[in-house]
Amino acid sequence: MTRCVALVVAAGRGSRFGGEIPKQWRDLGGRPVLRHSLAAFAAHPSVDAVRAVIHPDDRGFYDTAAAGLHLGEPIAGGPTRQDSVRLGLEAIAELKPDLVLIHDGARPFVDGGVIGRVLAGLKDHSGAIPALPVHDTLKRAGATGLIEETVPRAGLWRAQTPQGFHFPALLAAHQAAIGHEWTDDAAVAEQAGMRVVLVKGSEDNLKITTTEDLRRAGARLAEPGDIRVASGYDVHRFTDGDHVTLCNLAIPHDAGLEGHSDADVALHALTDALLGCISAGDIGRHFPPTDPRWKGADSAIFLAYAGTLINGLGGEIVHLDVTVICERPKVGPHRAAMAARTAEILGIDEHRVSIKATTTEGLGFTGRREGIAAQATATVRLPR
Ligand SMILES: Nc1ccn([C@@H]2O[C@H](COP(=O)(O)OP(=O)(O)OP(=O)(O)O)[C@@H](O)[C@H]2O)c(=O)n1
Ligand SMILES: C[C@](O)(CO)[C@H](O)COP(=O)(O)O
Repeated sequence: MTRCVALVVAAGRGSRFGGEIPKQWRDLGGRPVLRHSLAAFAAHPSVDAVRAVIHPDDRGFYDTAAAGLHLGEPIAGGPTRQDSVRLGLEAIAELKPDLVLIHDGARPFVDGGVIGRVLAGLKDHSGAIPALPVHDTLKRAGATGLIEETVPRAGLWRAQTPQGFHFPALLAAHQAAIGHEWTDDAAVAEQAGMRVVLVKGSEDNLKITTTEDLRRAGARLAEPGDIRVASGYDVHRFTDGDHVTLCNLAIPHDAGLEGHSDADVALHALTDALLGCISAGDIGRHFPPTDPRWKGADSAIFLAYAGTLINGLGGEIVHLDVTVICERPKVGPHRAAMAARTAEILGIDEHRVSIKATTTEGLGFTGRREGIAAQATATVRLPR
């Protein structure tokens, strides 16, 4: 299987932005700029790992920006963007990626569409970058502002990130480029003779370079949102035990539920519904049942993680609804506590969580009391 790692570079000092705190740590819609960029990659179903490159002085900022995303240790960057990327590539070599996506931490509005187009471009090329055509007339002028020439714009494109490459070739190209200065990774790849294709970028995928860019980004977040609705479904079979775990509460019963984690069927369905709202695959992709770390795990971790991804994208959970399907135990007496605990895990208001239960009138596997099923619907508002 192809392994793809996203490398998000955020070690710059933001000299054109100015101020005490580098731009990637500034607030954008209630969370640091970098948080938005990291969350977009953490949520993408084709990205297997995300690593950030930061300035060693910024560790405190990073810990806030990356909280709950389960990323690895950040990598220390260098004096230029090119140095930071090379150091990042050398550090992630141990992950043995086939593909790498290099992204500016200062581009918070990268979305799954752009990431997907870059990855599609890598099927037939050793590099792919998102870009937009230049529409304005281009002038070259000296320091006095006097025009020296009009530059033909035909065939000119504005390069964005993430820039995607076959990993071994890009690592070699970056190591060969030491001593030269290029402003993007496609330029480094071009020098090494790699074939790099342009794919469609996005006007939203702006880079925050100046304070005016941050103001525009904030205004975009304030626009009416993009409402997403998705469902989740899960089943666990009964096994020996004296309780089942539903919405993180131990409910006494004459059997337990079998599973790799704590088998919390309700939270698993809710987690999948939330991941569905951001097209982030399913719970098994983020927390594989083959991974011993999740053996017996508290499923609150999975739900909180899905909430963190939505939060990182600037999104808001509007409503959650789950139906637990079983003959026994009786869920009704626990509904209010289950809603309260679910809301608490996600940090949302209790009135945004609805817990329901039904039997199947003795029919099917739930009717035969072989297990419990749960189906959930989530409604999420994302910024446009
Ligand atoms: N030594 C550097 C310089 C830049 N970057 C990162 O590369 C991206 C694009 O660079 P740019 O917008 O130029 O950021 P800065 O270098 O911080 O800004 P400036 O050039 O204004 O100082 C940013 O996410 C930035 O943090 C980096 O990781 N290491
Ligand atoms: C990588 C980049 O964002 C593509 O547009 C750009 O080249 C970074 O350049 P900057 O001069 O560091 O802003």
